[in-house]
Amino acid sequence: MPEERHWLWGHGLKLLREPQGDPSKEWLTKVKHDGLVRYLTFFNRERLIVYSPRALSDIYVANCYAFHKPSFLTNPMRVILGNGLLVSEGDDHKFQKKGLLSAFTRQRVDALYPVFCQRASETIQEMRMAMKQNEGVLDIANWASRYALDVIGSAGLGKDFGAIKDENNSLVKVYKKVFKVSKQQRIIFLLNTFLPWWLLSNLPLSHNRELSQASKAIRQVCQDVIHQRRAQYAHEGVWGSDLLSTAIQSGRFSDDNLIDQVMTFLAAGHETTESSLVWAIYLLAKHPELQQKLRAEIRENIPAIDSGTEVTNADLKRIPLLHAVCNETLRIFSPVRLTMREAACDTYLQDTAVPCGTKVMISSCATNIDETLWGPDASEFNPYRWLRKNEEGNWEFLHEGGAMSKYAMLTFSQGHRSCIGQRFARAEFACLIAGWIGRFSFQLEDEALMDVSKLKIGNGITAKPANGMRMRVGIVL
Ligand code: HEM
Repeated sequence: MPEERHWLWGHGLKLLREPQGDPSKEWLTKVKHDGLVRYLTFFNRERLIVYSPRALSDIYVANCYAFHKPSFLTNPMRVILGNGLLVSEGDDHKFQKKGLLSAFTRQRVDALYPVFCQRASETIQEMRMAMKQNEGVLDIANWASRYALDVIGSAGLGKDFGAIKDENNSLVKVYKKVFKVSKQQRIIFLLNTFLPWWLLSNLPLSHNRELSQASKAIRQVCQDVIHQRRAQYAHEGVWGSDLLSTAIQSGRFSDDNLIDQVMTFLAAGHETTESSLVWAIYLLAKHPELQQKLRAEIRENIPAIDSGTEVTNADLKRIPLLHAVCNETLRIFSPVRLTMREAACDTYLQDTAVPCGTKVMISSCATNIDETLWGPDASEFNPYRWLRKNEEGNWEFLHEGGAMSKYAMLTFSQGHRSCIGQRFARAEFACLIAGWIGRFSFQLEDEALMDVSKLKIGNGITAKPANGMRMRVGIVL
């Protein structure tokens, strides 16, 4: 157990005061452990952190359904994510996942590349116009967010939300509000571990009012989208290639269930992708030679994404460095830093008995940089760990990045509850990075932020810079 602790609050204050995930990174190296670390939260309630591949495989695979997502997390999430796959448990989860998996197969996602590229092209064109008004300085986080929302709208739901073209779009505003973590929200979240959610969510607070309005607005958008898809099918007799059309065709979901799944896709697939895009550009701005090298490889292998020529998954595969940069970004800056589980019965983790009700933390931001799994340079940004030269002297992509175990990379989680949108997210990520780096050069507006410790990272569900990411953007002809 970590030594420094308060007699009543345990390690609770440390966890509350420090940036999310930082204590778990510190304890990984400073506390002597065999893969499990005990720590104490407020009122000395005992919890566990799981670090070793063996314990992770217990929790993700062997014993997956013995660990639930704790209600203090899922209750607030339900307001914005609906009652969809992400918060379902047990047989209900198995049933829902089976119905949705067919929407995310390689074939389905490959068919969506024209949509990803079209949205990337639109983003680039709009940014070129915005650059004229802003002397070439743009907030990349703003553009990444608008791209991610329109991608999930068009490729996910067959609906163009128009966020790239109009930043005052009402859905953009709703999500901006929802994802911004206010002081009130943090206090409610903390109290939520002691008090019942029905009580906290009904307190007459501005946060509760805003959340409830946002939830209604999002639910209405999702309901409208489903009606539009059904009406289009009735009119044209063919379903679209989007995720929602595939989920409707599975026949497993009532309209109400579908609304919940659509809410989940929108929220789960939007801010996470935004965060990855922002960090990739940050890292490439910090490493200008790599940025140039990647640009050269992109330009040598594919037409400009904003030229209107279609680019496929097979085309992007010819640029292993692109995938290496994307993977290394996802490793170093995992958008979802922490996840939690709660033992639903008396169970075990690597032969250690775990009593029912024990809460367990999984820290992707710690495990992803664990030296025992990745080697001594684990904390460094090194895309080349994902590459190997083949006999012809060409770079080949290495799927596990040279790590000791597949449980070394937890960005999309692992096992039965891993991210269903992983393939989709990687594809939209690679398309916009290929488009951006092929067309623009990026340099931090404030060079002091090269030192990552000077960047304030928000304490929301995903890890992204709290104040956006302002870059000097140049056009590369
Ligand atoms: C870079 C982008 C993304 C990251 C880093 C990410 C990360 C994750 C993680 C860590 C989980 C597991 C959460 C937990 O165990 O509590 C998860 C689950 C999930 N994600 Fe993603 N995600 C991304 C993009 C997407 C996209 C684009 C979609 C949908 C189109 C999506 C939909 C989901 C769903 C539905 C689940 C629940 C899966 C289940 O419980 O079986 N995600 N994601």
